Amino acid sequence: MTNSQHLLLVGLPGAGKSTVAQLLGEALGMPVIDTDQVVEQIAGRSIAEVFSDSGEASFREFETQALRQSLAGTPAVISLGGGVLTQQINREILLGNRVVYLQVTPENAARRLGISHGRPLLQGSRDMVTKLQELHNQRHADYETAACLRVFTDGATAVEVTQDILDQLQARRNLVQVRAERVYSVIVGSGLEEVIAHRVNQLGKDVLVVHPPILRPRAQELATRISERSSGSVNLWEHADAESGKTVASAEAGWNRLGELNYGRDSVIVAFGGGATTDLAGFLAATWLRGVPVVMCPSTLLGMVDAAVGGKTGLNTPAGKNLVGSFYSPAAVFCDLRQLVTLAPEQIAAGMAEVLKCGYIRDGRILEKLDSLALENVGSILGQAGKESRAELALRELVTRAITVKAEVVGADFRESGLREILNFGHTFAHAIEKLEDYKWQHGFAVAVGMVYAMELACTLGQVERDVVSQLRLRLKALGLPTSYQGTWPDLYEAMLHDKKVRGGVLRFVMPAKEGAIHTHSVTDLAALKQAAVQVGVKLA
Ligand SMILES: NC(=O)c1ccc[n+]([C@@H]2O[C@H](COP(=O)([O-])OP(=O)(O)OC[C@H]3O[C@@H](n4cnc5c(N)ncnc54)[C@H](O)[C@@H]3O)[C@@H](O)[C@H]2O)c1
Ligand SMILES: O=C(O)C(=O)C[C@@H](O)[C@H](O)[C@H](O)COP(=O)(O)O
Repeated sequence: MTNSQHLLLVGLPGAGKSTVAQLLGEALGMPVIDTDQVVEQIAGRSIAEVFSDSGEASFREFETQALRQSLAGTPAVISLGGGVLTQQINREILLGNRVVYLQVTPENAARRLGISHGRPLLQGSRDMVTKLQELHNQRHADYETAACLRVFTDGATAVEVTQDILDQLQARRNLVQVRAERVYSVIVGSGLEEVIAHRVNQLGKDVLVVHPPILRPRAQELATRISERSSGSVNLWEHADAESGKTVASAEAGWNRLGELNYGRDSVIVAFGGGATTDLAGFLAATWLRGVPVVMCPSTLLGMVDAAVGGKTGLNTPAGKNLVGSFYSPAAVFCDLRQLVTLAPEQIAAGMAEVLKCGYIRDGRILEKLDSLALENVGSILGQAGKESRAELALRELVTRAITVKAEVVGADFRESGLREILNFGHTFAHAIEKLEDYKWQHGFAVAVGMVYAMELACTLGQVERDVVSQLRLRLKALGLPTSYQGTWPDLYEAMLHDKKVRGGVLRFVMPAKEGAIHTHSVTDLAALKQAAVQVGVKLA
């Protein structure tokens, strides 16, 4: 249990304490306190004014008061002022607490602080590096003595430092940050209800938990945990299951429920379900009052590694898949691996299709890991009490890697003006299958066949060797995924013409180019399109 005690961060100015504290608070579901801010609340004026009016001694008295006050509250992540350990009384107060030392070289601290630092002890110093070196010489030993964990922050991002601390705490939790139109965190772990409740109540007063029928009992549990911390009302709203929930009629029912509850812009929508739920709930959040926060709590593997992460929301229409929707960033995403225990093997396989996709488009390590990780029954991997099993760690790392691929691509091209199309590998053909099968196919199964089609097309066009296609087929079969579809070409071709990547009536496919990089290609060679279709079992007439 990593959030039952305070977690205190010490280090030089510029070590990144404030930023890392915020990320740790999100990952652990803990409030965040900055003692400098508490000093200003107690003193009733800024730290600079305390120094100029009453001098450093007075500031240090206020700082000890702020430390005591912070430690007297509920367990929190507490970012301490750089000089807190210069006082013996503070060193004594901190004894027995979890103190983390964020170590930084003066050169990097100075670079991070830049010109606008606003820290009195650094004001007016001709050479900030020299001043920081002096502070380091004065304080390093005290930091070392007080700390139970130490992290070197030079050259590391705040997310990497945070992950290092989570790993050292054995929190069994991963943090991925998506830096798109908005910046938000994706937390991967097991048993995240409290962390979710904490974050939801930071975001708003009234809460609507959107879920599919099968998750009703768990949705009620989650709503109860949220309401225990909430000042407003917490309600459930159940949508029709799976793809039958991704309709305009379903969205209208959601809007009507929000209207009945008179939910305002201080409300939050929680999406608790698979990708169909996160797509629908994301769309409700994007459109209700022109936008309220949405917290994604995906309950399927596919939802975790893909649907909940990138801000695409969507509904199906009679014309095709996801033809109505918006790009709308969630406020936070929580992937609780324990939710996967009740997934059927074919649902795990469906999620693995999108994981495999990430391996092909960007992170080959995923392919290596998938080849070695037997996932015959996630249930046997997850939910074991006590120490995390090697298999559970492997699954958490695999999920995190796939999410990282999506986070990097989404961060680079949130509105899919170019790069982001690579996340659509396999989807042109997949969405056609889903439509022709009246949305009864598992999305991940359709994507599996769609990836084979795209790879066969690349092979027919001379862009990849045959063995690349064969290896993809073998990987998909090993995951229990289909590699063929017995449809008819005219229907498939017509359905693919509705794909959102079509430009000027020309089909475009994400597939490897001769040089190996995967990107979107316009394909007008009808013979090649048909040949590839035959290769995946399609009848031409
Ligand atoms: N927005 C995006 O970027 C994005 C990305 C990928 C997929 N998607 C969309 O996501 C959908 C596919 O998502 P999915 O595969 O999660 O399907 P889904 O949401 O339909 O869930 C599949 C089935 O599993 C059930 N279920 C959910 N959680 C469960 C659990 N923990 N245990 C047992 N059963 C559970 C659901 O009720 C449903 O019957 C498609 O509509 C696809 O278009 C969106
Ligand atoms: O996030 C993206 O971008 C993707 O393409 C992810 C896909 O895996 C996902 O199925 C998405 O919903 C498809 O997007 P669409 O724009 O083709 O509907």
